Amino acid sequence: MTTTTAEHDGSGTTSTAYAAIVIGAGQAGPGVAAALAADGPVALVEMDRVGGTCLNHGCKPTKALRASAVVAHQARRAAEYGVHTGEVTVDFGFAIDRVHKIIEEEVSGLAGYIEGVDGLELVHGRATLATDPTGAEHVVTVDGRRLTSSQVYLNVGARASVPPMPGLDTVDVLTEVELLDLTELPAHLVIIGGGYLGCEFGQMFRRFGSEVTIVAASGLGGREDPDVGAILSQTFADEGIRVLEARTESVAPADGGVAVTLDDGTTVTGSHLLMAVGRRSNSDLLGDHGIETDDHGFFVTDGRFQTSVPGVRALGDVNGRGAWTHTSYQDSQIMLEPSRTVDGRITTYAMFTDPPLGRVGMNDAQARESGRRVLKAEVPMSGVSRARLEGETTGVMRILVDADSEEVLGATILGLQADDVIQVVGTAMQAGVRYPALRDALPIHPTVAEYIPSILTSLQPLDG
Ligand SMILES: Cc1cc2nc3c(=O)[nH]c(=O)nc-3n(C[C@H](O)[C@H](O)[C@H](O)COP(=O)(O)OP(=O)(O)OC[C@H]3O[C@@H](n4cnc5c(N)ncnc54)[C@H](O)[C@@H]3O)c2cc1C
Ligand SMILES: NC(=O)c1ccc[n+]([C@@H]2O[C@H](COP(=O)([O-])OP(=O)(O)OC[C@H]3O[C@@H](n4cnc5c(N)ncnc54)[C@H](O)[C@@H]3O)[C@@H](O)[C@H]2O)c1
Repeated sequence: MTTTTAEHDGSGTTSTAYAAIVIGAGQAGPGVAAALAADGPVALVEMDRVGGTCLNHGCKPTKALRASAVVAHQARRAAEYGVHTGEVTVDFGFAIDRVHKIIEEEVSGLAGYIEGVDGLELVHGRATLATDPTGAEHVVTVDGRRLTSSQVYLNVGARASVPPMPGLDTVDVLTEVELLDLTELPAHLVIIGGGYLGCEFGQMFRRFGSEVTIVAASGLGGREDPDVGAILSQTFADEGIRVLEARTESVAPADGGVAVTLDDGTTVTGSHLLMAVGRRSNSDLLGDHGIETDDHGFFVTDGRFQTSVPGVRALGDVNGRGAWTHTSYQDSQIMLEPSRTVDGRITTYAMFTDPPLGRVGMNDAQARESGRRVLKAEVPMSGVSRARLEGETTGVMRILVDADSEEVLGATILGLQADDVIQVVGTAMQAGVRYPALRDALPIHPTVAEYIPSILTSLQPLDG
C-alpha cells in the first residue's frame, strides 16, 4: 500500500505524496476517491461546498423549488377536481428556505460520509494542476500546499456561460447560483435562453407570481422535435409566460432593473435578468494544466476517461461526454469497473417542466439522419387514459424503432410522469431488447407506461 509522505523543501512549502488525487467533489469525485482510498491515501480537493453543481445550485435545489411551484399550480386548478381552496398565495421566502434546509442536510450528509472514509483527506481550496508528461509525478497546488501523485482524477464540472454582450458590466446578471439565493420574488424575471434552465426556472417563477419573459434564440426546448417545442410554447403561453424567439444584442440598466434589446429591435424591460445560455468547462480553473481540450475547453478522453496526459483522467461534465448528474455519476461507476467503457452510452435525460419531458436515444431528426429505415409509434397524451383520468392531457408519447434490425432507437415523452416512464424505454435499449419483446410485455393498467407496449402495435414509417 502506498503511504502519504510529507516533506519540507526548506521554503516552508509542504509536499505530500498521495496514491491518488481527485479534484472536484461533484457527482463522480467522492465515489471514486472513496473507492481508491482502500488502496492508499487519497486527497479530494474541493474549492466550494461538497456536492458540486447538482447538490448546491443544480438538480436538487431546482427540483425542491419546483415542488412548491407544482403545488401552487395544482392549488389554483383545484376547482377543476371539485376541491375548493380559496385564494392561493405563495410565500417565496418560505419556499426558498425549504429548499435551503433540504440542501443543507444533504451537503452535511455528504461531507460526513467523506470525512468517515479511512485514508481519504478532504482538502479545501482551489486546485491548480501542473502535469508531468511522463505521468510519473503530477503536482496539484492548493493554497500554497503541494500535493503530488501519478494518478489524478478531474471532476471539476462546468459553470454558467456568460457570453460577452454590450452593457453586461452595467447590470446585475444572475446565474442559477444567485437566483437560488434570492429571498424575494422578482417582479419581472427576464431569462435569456430557452433550454432546460430557462424552461424550468421560467415556469417555476411564473407559478410563484413573477412576470416572466424568456428570450429564446431557438425557441423552447431547442434540441427537441419541433412539435414538442410547440406544445411547450403553448403550455407556457397558457400560463402567461412571454416567449420571444430572438437573440439578445445588448443590455442596459432601466428603472432599477434591466432593459434587454433583441436582434429584431424589440426591447424588454424587467426587474431581474437570468443568463441561461449553456455551460462552460471549468478546466481553465486548473491553470496551465497542459492537457488536450476541445474547442470548448472540455477534456478530450478515451472511453476509460484517460486524457492526453498519462495518469490523468477526467470524469463528469468536464469530459464533454454528458451534461447531467446521472452521466457524471455513471462515469465514476464505469471508472471503477475496468471492463467497462463509456463509449456507446445511450443518452437519456429529462427536463423537469410540468409536464416533464423524458428523452432517450434518437428523436425524429436524428433518426432521419441515421439513414436507417425507421418506424414510429405515437399517441397524444390526450389519448392516454391515465392522463385523462388525472386531467393532465398535455403532451405526446413517441417511440422510434429500426424496421430491419428491430432495435429500439429512441423515445420522446412529454407528459404526465414522462421523467420516469421514459426509463422503461431506456432500460430496454440498454438491455438490447428488440421492439417485439417490448410490445409483447404485460403492462399495468391504468398507467402511462402501458402505452409503450400498446403503441408499438401500430408502427408507421417515420415520415408517413
Ligand atoms: C440549474 C441546474 C439544474 C440542473 N438540473 C439537473 C437535473 O435535474 N438533472 C441532471 O441530471 N442534471 C441537472 N443539472 C446538471 C448537473 O448539475 C451537472 O451535470 C452535474 O452537477 C455535473 O456533475 P460533475 O460532477 O461533472 O460536476 P459538478 O457537480 O459541477 O462538480 C464539480 C466540482 O468541482 C469543483 N471544482 C471545480 N474546479 C475546481 C478546482 N480547480 N479546484 C477544486 N475544486 C474545483 C466545483 O466547486 C464543484 O464542486 C442541472 C444543472 C443546473 C445548473
Ligand atoms: N433537467 C436537467 O437535466 C437540467 C436542468 C437544467 C440544466 N441542466 C444542465 O444545464 C446545462 C445548461 O442548460 P441551459 O438551459 O443553460 O443551456 P441549453 O444549452 O440547454 O440552452 C441554451 C439556450 O439558450 C439559447 N441562447 C443562446 N444564446 C442566446 C442569446 N444570446 N439570446 C437568446 N437565446 C440564446 C440557445 O438557443 C439555447 O436554446 C444543460 O446542458 C444541462 O446539462 C439540466
